Amino acid sequence: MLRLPSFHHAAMPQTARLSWDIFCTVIDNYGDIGVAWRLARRLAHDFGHPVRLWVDDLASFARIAPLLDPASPQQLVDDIDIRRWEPHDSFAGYQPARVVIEAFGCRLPDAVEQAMAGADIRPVWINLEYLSAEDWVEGCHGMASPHPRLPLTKYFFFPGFTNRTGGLLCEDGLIATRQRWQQDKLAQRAFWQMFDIPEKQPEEWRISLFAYENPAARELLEYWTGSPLPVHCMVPEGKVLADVEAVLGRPLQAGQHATRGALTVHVLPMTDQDSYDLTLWSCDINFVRGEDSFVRAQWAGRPFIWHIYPQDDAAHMVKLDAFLSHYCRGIDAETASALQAASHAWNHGQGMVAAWQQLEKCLPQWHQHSRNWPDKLLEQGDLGMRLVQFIENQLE
Ligand SMILES: Cc1cn([C@H]2C[C@H](O)[C@@H](COP(=O)(O)OP(=O)(O)O[C@H]3O[C@@H](C)[C@H](O)[C@@H](O)[C@H]3O)O2)c(=O)[nH]c1=O
Repeated sequence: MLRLPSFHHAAMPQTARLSWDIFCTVIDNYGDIGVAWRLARRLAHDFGHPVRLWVDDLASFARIAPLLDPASPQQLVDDIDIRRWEPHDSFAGYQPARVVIEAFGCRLPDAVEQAMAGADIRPVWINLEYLSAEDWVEGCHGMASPHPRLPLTKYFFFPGFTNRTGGLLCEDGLIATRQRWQQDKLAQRAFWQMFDIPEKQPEEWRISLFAYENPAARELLEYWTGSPLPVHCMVPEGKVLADVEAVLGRPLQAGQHATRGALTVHVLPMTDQDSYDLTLWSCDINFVRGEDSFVRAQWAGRPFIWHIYPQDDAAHMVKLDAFLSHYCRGIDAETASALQAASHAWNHGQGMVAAWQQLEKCLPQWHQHSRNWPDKLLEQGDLGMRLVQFIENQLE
């Protein structure tokens, strides 16, 4: 595991007025804990608020937070009080924080709900929902749901892409730090050296690939073996690796690389979130997945393709199109249609080569749009800011 010093905590902590309990269950993958951990750090570092994070699977959590000891039931990491949440915890003596967040509808233990209802000052109770760009989100964001039995109200807080949603998480000063990093060739070289990877050459494509299993990845990697420019593909160890190995013709593990034709694949170890950001910032194009890496690719200001978390009945394709219709506003028609075709091919698992060839022709426009996009999203503040404002409105 690698860890670089965290260097984008730009704001001074403010007087701690709110305290937070965040409850998170790890369903599969790293997205739920990835978002919960990021929210905890945003509230603690940029707002100076005390945060307790209750997590049921510390082993998965430790993959993205290497300083964490999975065997310890209570520990302070990065100024966050992390508690192991056992299914049968009695929560005897539990005193709720001023705000209690259940991440992604994870059900709170009955004892916690009882303690919230019985507290002298009842906490504000938030269900932080999954990210979607669909229109209905605006109507549901902020909705209140009274508890069927206890004197408690739960509020639904929806991340999103418009001013009438909860926005997207972004630390204070992140965009400026990223811009400085992208100008700093020495820092980038040192970063790649940590993985024994040569610095990026001007006449090279450097592409990160974080995805679920995907036959379209095989098509694209195969195509890149015949690319006129060398392609260096950075693959964090994980689900897509089997597709990568099939193209390279050999098993690969973290720290190894393999070349076929113009394509060189480097398999990266899982790093902490800050180092993964640096990977995104240092590549020309990023393939990302799920929820959190998808958001971070947007802050990277570089072109990206999203592998959305697959759902039954292709519900995810509706979400993909909802996002694309937001994202493609302000792009010329040719780039928009190439981006839509490539996103569909990637998520359907086929037709990627033809789609990619179209998209390659639009690279300058795609780049330009990626640079401008974060400003639009952050005009009304990020999710952390909107959440704190929302809570303060409930307290008035
Ligand atoms: C590759 C890499 C990722 N990460 C982090 C970034 C993110 O916080 C996290 C990955 O989360 P995501 O990008 O969201 O992809 P994911 O596929 O892991 O998570 C998904 O999990 C499902 C259960 C959810 O329903 C999905 O919505 C989605 O969140 O891992 C690192 O910290 N280091 C790394 O090296």
